[in-house]
Amino acid sequence: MTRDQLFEQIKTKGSYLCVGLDTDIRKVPKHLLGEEDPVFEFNKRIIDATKDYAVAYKPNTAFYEAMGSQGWESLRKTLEYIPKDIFTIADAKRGDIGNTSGLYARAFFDNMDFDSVTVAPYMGSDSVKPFLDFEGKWVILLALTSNQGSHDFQRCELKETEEELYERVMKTSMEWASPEQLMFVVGATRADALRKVRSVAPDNFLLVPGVGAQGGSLEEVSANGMNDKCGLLVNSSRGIIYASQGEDFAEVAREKAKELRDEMAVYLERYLG
Ligand SMILES: O=c1ccn([C@@H]2O[C@H](COP(=O)(O)O)[C@@H](O)[C@H]2O)c(=O)[nH]1
Repeated sequence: MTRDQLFEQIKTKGSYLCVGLDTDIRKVPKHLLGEEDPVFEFNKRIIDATKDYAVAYKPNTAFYEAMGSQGWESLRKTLEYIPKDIFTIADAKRGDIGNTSGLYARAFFDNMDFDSVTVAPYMGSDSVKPFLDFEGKWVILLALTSNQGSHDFQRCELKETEEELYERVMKTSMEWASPEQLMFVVGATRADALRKVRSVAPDNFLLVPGVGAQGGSLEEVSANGMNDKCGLLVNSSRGIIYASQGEDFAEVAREKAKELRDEMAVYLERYLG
């Protein structure tokens, strides 16, 4: 999917919501546990319930990898079930020496057909570039993450330029790929830094996790992070998929997704007109 196609989806749905499919078998409602593949059954119902309001789905692969080969199978079936006009993100946070990264890329782009994968920048250019060799596929590079530990390295100031490390990551990686192929992860809990992020990367889409369970503010993220093509995919996982753990989980997930979409529609109108 191209940047323009993504923006078209956002305008059509009045939404920049990414639903996180962080499906933990221990949290799947009891009435689904007798199904052959409870994780897929859960995801299927969540997708059916939220697809009118979501422009992206983001399974975090940890939740599937923890279940071994059955988990990978659930992930594959989930990916195939997501409607083709909805952007898909493998939140896998990969990155290794070049030949190994190439195989990670094949795993998510060839073996499975994800639109994008999250990549950790720590190992530098040769660890990221193999993911960029796949035409029509996106790299979503970790820039300023939502967790407390982001202060340990990402916010360290570099002596010679006085920029923070995450800014250097963004600026350097922008030499490797255009905004047609490169997005950045910026946590919703870092809304104070979003204006700086936008000044560094005015055109790149940002994947913003941390709204909902982590307490980030959608209003602040939207005010500080939107560009003229929206430029935001705001993720909520637990706040939607586990809003109820009863038999009504899908209905309640739909309500939560709709609430976020309705708020997003207001910001789209306010900032893009
Ligand atoms: O900085 C980051 C990068 C990734 N994540 C991931 O996003 C979701 C957030 O889930 P919630 O339940 O909405 O908190 C999860 O998969 C994280 O691993 C992040 O939170 N922050």
